[in-house]
Amino acid sequence: MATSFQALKDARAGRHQGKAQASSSSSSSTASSSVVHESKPPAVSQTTSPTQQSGHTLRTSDEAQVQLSQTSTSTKNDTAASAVSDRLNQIDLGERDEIEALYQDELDKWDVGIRTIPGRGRGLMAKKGFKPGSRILKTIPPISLLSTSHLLNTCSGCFLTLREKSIRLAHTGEAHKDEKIRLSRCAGCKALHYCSRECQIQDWPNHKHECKALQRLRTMYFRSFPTKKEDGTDVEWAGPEMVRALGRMIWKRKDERLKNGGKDGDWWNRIASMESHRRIVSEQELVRIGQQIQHLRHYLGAARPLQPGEDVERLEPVDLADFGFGSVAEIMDVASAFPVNSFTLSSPSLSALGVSTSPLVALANHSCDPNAVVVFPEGRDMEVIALCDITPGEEILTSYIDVSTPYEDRQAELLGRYRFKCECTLCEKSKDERWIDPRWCVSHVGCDEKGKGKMPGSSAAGSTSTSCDACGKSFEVEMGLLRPLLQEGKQLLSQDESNALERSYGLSKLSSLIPALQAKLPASSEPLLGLYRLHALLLNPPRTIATLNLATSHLALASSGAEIAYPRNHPTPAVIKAEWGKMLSYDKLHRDAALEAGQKGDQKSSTELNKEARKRLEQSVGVMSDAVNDLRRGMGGAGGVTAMELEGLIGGIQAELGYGSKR
Ligand SMILES: C[S@@+](CC[C@H](N)C(=O)[O-])C[C@H]1O[C@@H](n2cnc3c(N)ncnc32)[C@H](O)[C@@H]1O
Repeated sequence: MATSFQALKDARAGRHQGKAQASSSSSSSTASSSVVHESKPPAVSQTTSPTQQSGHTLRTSDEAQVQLSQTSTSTKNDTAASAVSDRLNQIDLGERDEIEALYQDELDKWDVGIRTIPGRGRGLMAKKGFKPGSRILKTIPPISLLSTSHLLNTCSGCFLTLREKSIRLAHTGEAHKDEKIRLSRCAGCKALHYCSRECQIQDWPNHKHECKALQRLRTMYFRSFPTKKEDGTDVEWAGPEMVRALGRMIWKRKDERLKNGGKDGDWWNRIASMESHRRIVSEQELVRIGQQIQHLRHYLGAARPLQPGEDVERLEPVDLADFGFGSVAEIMDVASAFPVNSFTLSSPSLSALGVSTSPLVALANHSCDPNAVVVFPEGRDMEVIALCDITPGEEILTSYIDVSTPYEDRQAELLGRYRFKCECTLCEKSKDERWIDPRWCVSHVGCDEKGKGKMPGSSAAGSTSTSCDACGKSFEVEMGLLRPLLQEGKQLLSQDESNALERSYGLSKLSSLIPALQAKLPASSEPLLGLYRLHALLLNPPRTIATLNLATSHLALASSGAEIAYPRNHPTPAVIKAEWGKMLSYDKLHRDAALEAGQKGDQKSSTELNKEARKRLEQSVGVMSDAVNDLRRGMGGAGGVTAMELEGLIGGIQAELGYGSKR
């Protein structure tokens, strides 16, 4: 079955992992003619700077359906969790030992073990004690790639922007004085970019087949849409990251089998060992996975050389048997394991860049009150960092979701995507009727002790009574007024998360929404915490002293709210503190205004403005120094590229302020 270009589907990445598309088929078709060869990567050519990308997305085909009834199990969400838990309880010690053997070297190196935990399957266990900020594990994920929106401005080898790379090189002393690093694009696919030849060479074994597939997709795209400009600024045609990630995995499996006399090797066995919930997902979900696999088959087909007379605009899907798949169930397992076991590839400042898979790190189970965190402090390498004291024998628990969100939202996300009901300490506490969650609560306006009350339930209407946790008095919450504000705030945050928030629209909405919510919620509560930060980022760079002050105060509030809403030592509050410190260090507006006042002969205002600028700079040094310390705990080591950047800024400001040495 062939499909035209428009028949390929787009998808978005999730928070913890990609929830993108591939597709499947039980039907076989033409044999793959793709050949594995150890060719060299194509030259890279310097790129133009990225500009706004096309909003065009690739569409799916109705024909991309598969017969799945033989494998489907009708499952409702409420029974899904216990079904998973039953399955996980069946994982026996033999299976665990096999997995342990696959990772023996890494496990020994890092003093980490694998154990089976009732109701959770396998999990990672500390073999020695870890202190907050210490590295539990560091690994190069077998698969990491950027989402299309980052392909133009981030290196596909080290996953740093040019700015981040320069900061890192300057910090490590590797920067060459006269050598300016630049982002150059792969001359083959014209989609991926690299900041150095080393980054490109290192990525080439993973990119070589993909490069051919992307070249074909690119040709198809510009033929299908002749009005689109081929100026290198539109790479939407590269498609969803889950398809690209599965493509990389499957090509690598084929390469490994070719080298291994037709048998799978350890690389693939690790991928195949990831927990899949294929047997217990709903029929609807199975159909979705089936569509993804169908998409994937066409994508893999795009890497094959064109045969004489073959139409470049029609893709023939591959037969997955040529890649070692013996059954539909096997590819369905891999495709359904992917979203459960992959991570958001994040920048050193924790913004989502793409998707990353490490079957070893994926063995860690979840807690909303985790004792460890997964980060990419310097780009490519995935690190697991201890957030608190971990004792030998203790399970290493990371969080799969944003733990600053309310209980109901966390449970829904965990059940929907990961198929379990979380019973961690925070979730158990959240079930206690008397406990007031700072992530989802209302302020007791007028309370001298600044107390808070429980957020009324979703069915509450009109004026609802709640009691203050500080003074104990009851107070009324007008849900008719509050609910629409909460909904609007959540909607803006989700639009921002999916890159669908237009700046001027966001700014105009937030200018009235934030004051309205501020009067009713503390900074730690959803959605205000996220909105403070969003507003400050949209206001950046501030054009007036008033907007600078607003952005600074919002970041200060977001920073204090995040300290409450996130677990101790978590890197997110540290990153927000870094943003606050950097906003404080922005002294241009005050300096310009001081100069202008001086030129007009208003010496008093000029002196005041200069004094204010200095005060802000002094405060910024304090805030940024704190952020560096927090980053060292949340990101481990030196705190990653974000801490390196802050250290550079602190040094510069201290010199400007005339301080002798760094604090
Ligand atoms: C990334 S895997 C973690 C490793 C997995 N336990 C295994 O054996 O491969 C995620 C899956 O583990 C299980 N899991 C993780 N954390 C859990 C928890 N706190 N409670 C119950 N199940 C959990 C769920 O089935 C989830 O979909």
